Amino acid sequence: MASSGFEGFEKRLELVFSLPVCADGARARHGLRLLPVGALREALDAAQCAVVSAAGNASLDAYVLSESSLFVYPSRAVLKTCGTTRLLRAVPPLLRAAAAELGLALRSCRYSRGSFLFPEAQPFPHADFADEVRFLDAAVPNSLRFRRSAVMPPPPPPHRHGQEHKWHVYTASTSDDDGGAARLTVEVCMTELDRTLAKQFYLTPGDDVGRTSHAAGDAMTAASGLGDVMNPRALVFGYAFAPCGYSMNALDGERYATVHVTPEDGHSYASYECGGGGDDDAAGTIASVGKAVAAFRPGAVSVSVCYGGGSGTTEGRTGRAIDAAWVWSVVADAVETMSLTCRSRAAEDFPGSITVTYQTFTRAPASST
Ligand SMILES: C[S@+](CC[C@H](N)C(=O)[O-])C[C@H]1O[C@@H](n2cnc3c(N)ncnc32)[C@H](O)[C@@H]1O
Repeated sequence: MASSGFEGFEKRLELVFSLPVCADGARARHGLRLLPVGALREALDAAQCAVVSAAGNASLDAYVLSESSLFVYPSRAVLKTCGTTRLLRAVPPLLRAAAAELGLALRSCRYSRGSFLFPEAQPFPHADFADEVRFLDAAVPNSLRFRRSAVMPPPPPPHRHGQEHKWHVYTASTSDDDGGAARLTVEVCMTELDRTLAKQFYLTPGDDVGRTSHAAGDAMTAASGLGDVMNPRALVFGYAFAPCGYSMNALDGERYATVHVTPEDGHSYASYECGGGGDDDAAGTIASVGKAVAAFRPGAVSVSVCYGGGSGTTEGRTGRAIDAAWVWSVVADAVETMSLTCRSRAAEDFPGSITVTYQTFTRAPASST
C-alpha cells in the first residue's frame, strides 16, 4: 500500500479472443473458461494479486481478487485491479496461455483507467500513461493493427478541487469495424463518499473470529442495499476485507456487475461497473448507475460508458440508435438527482467501432444565500 493511502482507482483490461472455427465442441463452447488454474495464477501473480473467491454460471466465471475482480467468458476476459498492482504484466502470460493451451488468438484489447489518487506510488508502467501505451503496443500481436490511445479531457478550469479527473483509454483491434461485437460497459468511479455510508464497510468487533469474510461481505451487501443494484435474479457474492474494504461480484445470465469499496476517510473511493450484455436494454443498464451512486452519496463521480458503435447498435426499447448525446443524457438523469452537477463530458471513437463517453459530476457547492 502507498504510504499515503490505498489507491482505489482501478486499472481495467478487456481481452477478446477469436474462438477457433475447427475447435472441438468443449473448446468452442467454453474457450477461455478452460484455462488451467495454474495459467490464471501465473497471470495474476504477474499482476501481483490473487483470487479470494470464485463463482460461475452458464455464461461466465467471476473471481473476487485481493485487489478487485476477474471475469472470464468463453472468448472474453475482463481483469480489473487496484492498489499498486501491475495489471499490464498479466497480458503476456494470458496471451501465451490462451494460445498454447487453447489455440485462441487475440482479436481486441481495451485498457482503461481514471486518474490515480497517488500516482507517485504506481509501479512501472502504470506511473505514466505513455509507458502503459508503449507496454501494450509491445505486448499485443501485430495482427491488432488498428490502435488508438486517448486521454479524455478534464473539466474546464476552475475545477472544484483543482484536480484533473481524466479517463485514459487504449484500444487495439484486428478490425476497424467490429460490427458484430456490440457490448455495453459502464464504469463508475466515486470519491469523497458519505462518511456514515462508508462506515458500513468496516468489520465490526468480533467479526475476525465470528464470521467468514464472505459472510461479513454478504452482511455489508444487505446493509448497503448493493444487492439490488443489478436485479433480484442476480447471484451476488460479497467479500469483506479486514479491517475494512469490500468487493462484490454479481451475475445475471451473461451480465455482471461489480462493486469495490475503499472506505478510509481522506481517500475514500468506490467503483461500480456493469456489463457483459448486449445493448438490448442500454437505458436500464446505464440507469443502474443511479442505485450505485445512491449507496455512497459521493462528492465526486465519473461515469464512462463504452458501447459498440456502427449502424447495428440500437437501444432495444425504443429502437433508437445509441449515440453519445443520448448516453450523456441517460447518465445525467441517473446521477443529477443526487445534488450532483455535470462538470465535463467527452466522447471519443476507437478502433473496432467502439465509442467511449466520459462525464464528471461533483456535488453542487452549498448556496451562499
Ligand atoms: C480490495 S478493496 C476494494 C478495491 C477497490 N478498487 C476500491 O478501492 O474500492 C480495497 C479496500 O480493502 C482494504 N484492504 C484490506 N486488506 C486488503 C488486502 N489484503 N488487499 C487489498 N485491500 C485490502 C483496503 O485498505 C481498501 O479499503
